[in-house]
Amino acid sequence: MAEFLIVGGAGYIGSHMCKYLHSKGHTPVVLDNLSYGHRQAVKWGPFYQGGLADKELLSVIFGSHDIQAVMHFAAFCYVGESVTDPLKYYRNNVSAPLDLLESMIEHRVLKFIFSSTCATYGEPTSLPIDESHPQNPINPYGRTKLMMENILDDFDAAYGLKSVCLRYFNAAGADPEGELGEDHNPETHLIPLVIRSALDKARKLTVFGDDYPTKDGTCVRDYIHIMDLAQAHYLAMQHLLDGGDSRKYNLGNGNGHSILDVINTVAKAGGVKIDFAYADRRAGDPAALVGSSDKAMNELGWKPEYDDLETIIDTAWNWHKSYPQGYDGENS
Ligand SMILES: NC(=O)c1ccc[n+]([C@@H]2O[C@H](COP(=O)([O-])OP(=O)(O)OC[C@H]3O[C@@H](n4cnc5c(N)ncnc54)[C@H](O)[C@@H]3O)[C@@H](O)[C@H]2O)c1
Ligand SMILES: O=c1ccn([C@@H]2O[C@H](COP(=O)(O)OP(=O)(O)O[C@H]3O[C@H](CO)[C@@H](O)[C@H](O)[C@H]3O)[C@@H](O)[C@H]2O)c(=O)[nH]1
Repeated sequence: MAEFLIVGGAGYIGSHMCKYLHSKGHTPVVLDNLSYGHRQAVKWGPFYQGGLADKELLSVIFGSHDIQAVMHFAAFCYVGESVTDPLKYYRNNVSAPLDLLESMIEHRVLKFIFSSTCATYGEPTSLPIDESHPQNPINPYGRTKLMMENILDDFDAAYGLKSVCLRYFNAAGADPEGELGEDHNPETHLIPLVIRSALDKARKLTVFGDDYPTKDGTCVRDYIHIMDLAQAHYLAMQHLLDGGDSRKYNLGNGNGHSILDVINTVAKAGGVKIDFAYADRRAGDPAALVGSSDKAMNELGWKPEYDDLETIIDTAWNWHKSYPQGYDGENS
């Protein structure tokens, strides 16, 4: 039984991580300012409402809990907004975490798991993308994540802060027990939007672009189940707790699915017909992103369990059916 600080633990991925840690007998201590998260999603340990740069609050947390490692999920994540308001992104995703890292160093908590992204690779030059692929992000969001990866390299060299950077592909699905799900507000992610339009015909679905060089003209993505992400974080943390060195890993399934594949799979899961309209391409969308995660499998022993699109979508469908308006009934 150990305590871990989960920054951003009221959010989509962080809340599932907390449930996973609790199932392994550990205590997730959550710090979240609820700028996007949900109080209802924090159920498995103490909750501190506050910002990740609040050093006074961090001192209270590190002083009153025996924190073994920190998992950092808190960031702003809207790619489009990062282009129109980069200041907001550099401040929250790069500047604020410096205070968190400083506080960790002061309290000698030197193990850190970081939510990075395949958006750090930018437009891929080859598929599947492995960790040696050049990192040339094409938007400020991706650049903030790459900056953090570089900062973590420097902090390891200078302060001995060990980290694992996990570059997720498209996080998807929900807690198979139906307690937790994806509830971003505004929601921009494909799978929840397709499901919501299937549940409520008034919610129109738009497919951005039908002229990509893919099998059906729509964008291809690699969807990875949220509980498989949680398993990988757990293994990465054990690697650090065992005295392991800093690492960087992709987390994806290695399968590319087009937007039409997603729509057809949701239609099958719900036994419904889904209407949609095509619109222009969304700025900044690469045609296809598919990852190789062999490194995480070989080095961490990671084994995704929910790796087919049907299972991923079934779990998401179940949660949205129970919470069609989100956790607090406000997501329309
Ligand atoms: N969802 C994806 O497909 C995906 C893919 C790759 C990487 N990521 C990364 O994973 C992480 C989690 O993503 P998510 O989808 O769960 O997002 P989310 O918005 O659901 O969760 C982020 C949480 O962090 C909190 N937060 C934000 N800024 C904060 C601050 N300054 N202080 C305290 N709390 C703060 C929010 O309130 C929210 O609860 C992010 O870092 C994101 O960039 C997500
Ligand atoms: O209403 C919609 C929403 C999305 N899409 C398309 O669906 C695909 C997937 O989009 P989305 O679910 O928004 O995911 P991504 O843009 O691929 O980005 C996600 O996955 C990245 C890693 O791939 C993370 O870094 C980001 O944080 C996360 O938002 C893209 O082609 C979108 O243009 C639509 O056609 N219609």
